[in-house]
Amino acid sequence: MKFSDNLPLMRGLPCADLPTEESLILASGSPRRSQLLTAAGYAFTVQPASDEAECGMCSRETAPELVARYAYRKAADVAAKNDRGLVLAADTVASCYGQILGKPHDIEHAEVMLRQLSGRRHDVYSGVCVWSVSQNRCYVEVVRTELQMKTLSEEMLAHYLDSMMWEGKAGAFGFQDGNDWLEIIGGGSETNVVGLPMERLAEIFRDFDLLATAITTEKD
Ligand SMILES: Cc1cn([C@H]2C[C@H](O)[C@@H](COP(=O)(O)OP(=O)(O)OP(=O)(O)O)O2)c(=O)[nH]c1=O
Repeated sequence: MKFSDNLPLMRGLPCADLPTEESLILASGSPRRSQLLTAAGYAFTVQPASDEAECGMCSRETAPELVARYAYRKAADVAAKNDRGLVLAADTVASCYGQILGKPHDIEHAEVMLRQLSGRRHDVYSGVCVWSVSQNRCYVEVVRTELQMKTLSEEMLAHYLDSMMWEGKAGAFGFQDGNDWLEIIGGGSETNVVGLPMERLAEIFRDFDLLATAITTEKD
């Protein structure tokens, strides 16, 4: 999936100075996150976290707790492999009436998710972790965006499922896919839905010295 430069969410993204002299490392294989950082003007390298960083579901965990934990684990995984670097990791899920919707396993799973979201309000949560390897300090935050999805006709559903655009996207739908199916409620962040809350990220970089805390033990 390629973003169109014409999509409003890719224009005018804020870019802040980094809080340390370290180079920025994006601990993510998500093409959306790379595109957002590039569009904002950040220089960075990509080192996706290993798959094990994103495993282990806890049945009582809420969506914000889950994305915070996964963002932390992905950052920790990549930080452990580097002597220096400002590591940025994130995790995104949709949440609808208490049910957490991650990336669909296959087309049947995508269909179940889309039928669940059709006509409903839901939230997208992105957890973000910024980790300074040289300072051994990090900061984790979760950003929520509330959305309303249109009621999908059978034809809309079948067409989108056939397009395979749902692949690798939490909740089986891409806000950026240009279908006009989703409306953001209350002025929340569009880029947060696509995987990185760029407005808040710039503030986190700016205020990192105040926000970050020392890393002591690995959070499970
Ligand atoms: C809700 C939504 C999610 N997404 C994407 C962002 C993320 O790439 C993906 C959620 O999966 P994640 O597990 O957050 O990220 P990832 O597996 O793509 O990459 P990594 O773990 O290496 O960081 O869903 C969209 O592209 N559009 C959307 O509207």
